[in-house]
Amino acid sequence: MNSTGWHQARRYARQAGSPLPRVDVPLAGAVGAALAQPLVALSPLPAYDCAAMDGYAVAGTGPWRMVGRILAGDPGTPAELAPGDAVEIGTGAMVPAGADAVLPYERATRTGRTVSGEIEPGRHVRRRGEDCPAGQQVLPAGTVVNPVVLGLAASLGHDTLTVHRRPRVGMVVTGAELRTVGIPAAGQVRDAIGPMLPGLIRDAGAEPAWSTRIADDASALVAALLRADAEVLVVCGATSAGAADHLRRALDTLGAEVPVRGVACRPGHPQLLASLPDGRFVVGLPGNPYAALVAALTLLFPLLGRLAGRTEPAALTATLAGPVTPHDRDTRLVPVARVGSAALPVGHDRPGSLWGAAAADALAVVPPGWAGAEVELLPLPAAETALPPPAPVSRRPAGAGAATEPARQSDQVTSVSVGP
Ligand SMILES: Nc1nc2c(c(=O)[nH]1)N[C@H]1C(S)=C(S)[C@@H](COP(=O)(O)OP(=O)(O)OC[C@H]3O[C@@H](n4cnc5c(N)ncnc54)[C@H](O)[C@@H]3O)O[C@H]1N2
Ligand code: MOO
Repeated sequence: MNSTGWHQARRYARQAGSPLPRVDVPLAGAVGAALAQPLVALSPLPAYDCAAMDGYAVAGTGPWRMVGRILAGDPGTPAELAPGDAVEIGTGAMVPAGADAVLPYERATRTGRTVSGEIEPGRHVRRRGEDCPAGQQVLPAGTVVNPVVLGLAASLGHDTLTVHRRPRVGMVVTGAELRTVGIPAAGQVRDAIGPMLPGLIRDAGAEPAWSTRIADDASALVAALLRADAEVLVVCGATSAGAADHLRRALDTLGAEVPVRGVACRPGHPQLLASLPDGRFVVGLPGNPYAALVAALTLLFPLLGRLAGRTEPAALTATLAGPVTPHDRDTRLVPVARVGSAALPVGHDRPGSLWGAAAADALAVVPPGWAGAEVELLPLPAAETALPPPAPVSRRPAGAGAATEPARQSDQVTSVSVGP
């Protein structure tokens, strides 16, 4: 088999495609997608001068005369304070013009309508735009939208985000011996890749679109590869040289280009990356489940990350703390648990077993002839990033007109009374 080096194979996969078109989606539907343009502040943060503490907004030198009370959410702009005036104020409420500082309750003495205490000018007042002025770019394009990015976008006034459309992935699971339920009989094997793939695909920033199972049949495989409703097709099994392994022949039949026809790594060397004449990509994952996981992290993740418009993640490194024997020609992928800056091999890493990887939180990349230096780590997906998105994602192209604007939510607060 004509193998490509592990790092080079990843570079091919990252450079094979371009980010998909941009779409505007409601905030909740954007989790996991990548920003297609920088996130810009639509309003300053804070949006107005406001109190940072509960207490009194005071003007001039004390003692001060109480002239009123302002709470967060009060309508209108409060009246300007004259020197010697104080208003009782709640955290987040608008500080009136003329106020020099907010004096917290615990530092104030109040006698009837008179307030006294020591102030520092400007203290406990958050000025309009002091965290971030309007128009400021706060995050670059390519940032993956996580729950914190959503919260930030909301606080900056966004109702929708412009993100790259997620790539759709079709999954073809091959093998006459595979069973999807129960304990397999002699000669049968429980499908372990089918259940693992959707979460991996979501974690990589893409959308599992459909899946199909076929026996080891060349024409069924060609037919599955002709399904057009996905940008990327993942084929599990059938990558090797056996009589039932039809993927390479099917790709030749379809006139595919195959820039990666095997990768110099263990496990996972029969994996491949191809592009069909209509521009769709095919990633072949070896049938052994741990080899399939390695191949997904090697070829599928960089390909999907690029199509999804994600910035390439910075390389993580660690010191391997444990015995690892390098391969003389190939890169080894070893499941590890991270403990501080060290990575501990967890074992159980035979090509057919997911036990080690399931107990690990990363795969260590051990180059051929490795002599104890730091190694690169590929993080394994966390459960939360592999979950389906919380709301359906709208596919409206950016700038498609007001008729399809998402419904504006009411900005009124409903009051709720609690207690007796
Ligand atoms: N002559 C050679 N034989 C093999 C080579 C080689 O280079 N020359 N490579 C070996 C390696 S390494 C691997 S990995 C496998 C890859 O084989 P395929 O991708 O063609 O997959 P299959 O032959 O269909 O299956 C291999 C193995 O995995 C089991 N399997 C398949 N699909 C699943 C699934 N969805 N869930 C769980 N287990 C699955 C299958 O039953 C086989 O046991 O080829 C070697 N041979
Ligand atoms: O990819 Mo195979 O060992 O390398 O299972």
